[in-house]
Amino acid sequence: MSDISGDVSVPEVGMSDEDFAHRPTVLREGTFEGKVVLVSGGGSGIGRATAILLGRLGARLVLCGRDPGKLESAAACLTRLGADVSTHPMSIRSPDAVEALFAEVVDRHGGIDVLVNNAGGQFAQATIDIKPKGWNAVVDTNLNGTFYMMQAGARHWREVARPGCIVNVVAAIWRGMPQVAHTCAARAGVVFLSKTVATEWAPLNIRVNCVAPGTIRTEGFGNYPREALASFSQANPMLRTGSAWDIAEAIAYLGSDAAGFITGETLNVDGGSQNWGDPWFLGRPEYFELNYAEARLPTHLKEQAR
Ligand SMILES: CCC/C=C/C(=O)SCCNC(=O)CCNC(=O)[C@H](O)C(C)(C)COP(=O)([O-])OP(=O)([O-])OC[C@H]1O[C@@H](n2cnc3c(N)ncnc32)[C@H](O)[C@@H]1OP(=O)([O-])[O-]
Ligand SMILES: NC(=O)C1=CN([C@@H]2O[C@H](COP(=O)(O)OP(=O)(O)OC[C@H]3O[C@@H](n4cnc5c(N)ncnc54)[C@H](OP(=O)(O)O)[C@@H]3O)[C@@H](O)[C@H]2O)C=CC1
Repeated sequence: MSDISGDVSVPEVGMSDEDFAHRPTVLREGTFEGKVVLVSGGGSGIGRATAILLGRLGARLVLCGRDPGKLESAAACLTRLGADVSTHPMSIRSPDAVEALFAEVVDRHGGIDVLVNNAGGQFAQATIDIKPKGWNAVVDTNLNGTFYMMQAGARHWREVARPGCIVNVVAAIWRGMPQVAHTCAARAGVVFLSKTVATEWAPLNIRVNCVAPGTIRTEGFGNYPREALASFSQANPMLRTGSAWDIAEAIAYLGSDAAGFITGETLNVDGGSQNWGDPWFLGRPEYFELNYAEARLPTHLKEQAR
C-alpha cells in the first residue's frame, strides 16, 4: 500500500490514522486480498482502525454508520492508502436500511465475505434512573441492530452459497457493567445470539465470533465525565487503557482464515479486566471508595480490617 499523506487530523484519542497506517502487524500482507469486508461504525474509533488494518491487508472495504462526514473522512484516508472503499450512511436500527445496505453492497461489490458488527454505543446513567426510551435506544442499537445485520449477512451467504464470517464487537461484560446496564444486557444478548447461530449457521459455512474490548481509548471516551476516564485506566491489572489497534488486530485474526476452526467464541481484549478492575462510567460512587467502605464497618470488623 502507498504511504498516507494529506489530512490526518483524525479524531482518534491516542492513535492517529498515520499510526494505523504504519503500525506493524503480525498478519501477512494479502491476508484479505479479494475479500469484501463490511465494517459498521467504520467512520471512527475501533471501526476506523479495523478498516485501515484490513485495507492494508488487501480487503475491499464497505463502511456504514449514521454520520456521512465521518464515513467520508475514513474513506478519504483509505483511498490515500490505496484501498477500494465505499461508504453507506444508514442506521443499523432500521431493518429496511439494513436490507437496502446489503442490496447496494452486493450490487457494487458482487458480495460480502466478512461482516464486522462494530457499530454501537450507550450513555452512562444509574440503572434506577434509565427511562424506557433510553433503554430501548441502547438495546435497539446494540442488540437489535446487530441482529438485523447478522441475519442479513446470513441470508446473503445462504442465497449465494458462499462461506461467511461475522465478528461482533461486544464489551467486557463478565462482572456486570454498573452505570451502563442497558449496554451490558444488550451485549450479553449478542454474545449468546452469536453462540446460538454459530451452531445454526455452521451448515451454511458461516463462522460467528465476538471480540470483547475492555476500556479502549477512542473518541467514544468523549461521552463520559472526567471521573469515569480516571477509572477506565484502573479497569484492569495492567492499569492502562487499550488502543483501537489492539481490537482491530483481534477482529482481523477472527475474520481471517487463521481462525478457520473458531466459531461461537468471544475473545476478550481487555488487559485482564474480567479478573480484576473497576470501571465506573460516571465515576466511582462514594460507597465504593475503600476508605468509605471501611468507615461503614461495625467497630469490631474495622479493627480486624486494620
Ligand atoms: C467498557 C469500556 C467503556 C466503553 C466505552 C464505549 O463504548 S465508547 C463508544 C461510545 N460511543 C457511543 O456511545 C456513541 C453512540 N451512542 C449513541 O449514539 C447514543 O448514546 C444512543 C446509543 C442512545 C443512541 O442515540 P439515539 O440517537 O438513538 O438516542 P437519542 O440521543 O435520541 O436518545 C434516546 C433516548 O436515550 C436517552 N438518553 C440519550 N442520551 C442520554 C444521556 N446522556 N443521559 C440520559 N439519557 C440519555 C433519553 O431517554 C433519550 O430520549 P430523550 O429523553 O432525549 O427524548
Ligand atoms: N472504546 C471502548 O472502550 C469500548 C467500545 N466498545 C464498543 O466498540 C464499538 C466501537 O466503539 P468506539 O470506536 O470506541 O466508539 P465510537 O463512538 O467511535 O464508535 C461507535 C460507532 O458506531 C456507529 N454507530 C452508532 N450507532 C449507530 C447506528 N445506529 N447505526 C450505524 N452506526 C452507528 C458510530 O457512527 P455514527 O455516529 O456515524 O453513527 C460510530 O462510528 C462500539 O460498539 C462500542 O460500544 C465496547 C467496549 C469498550
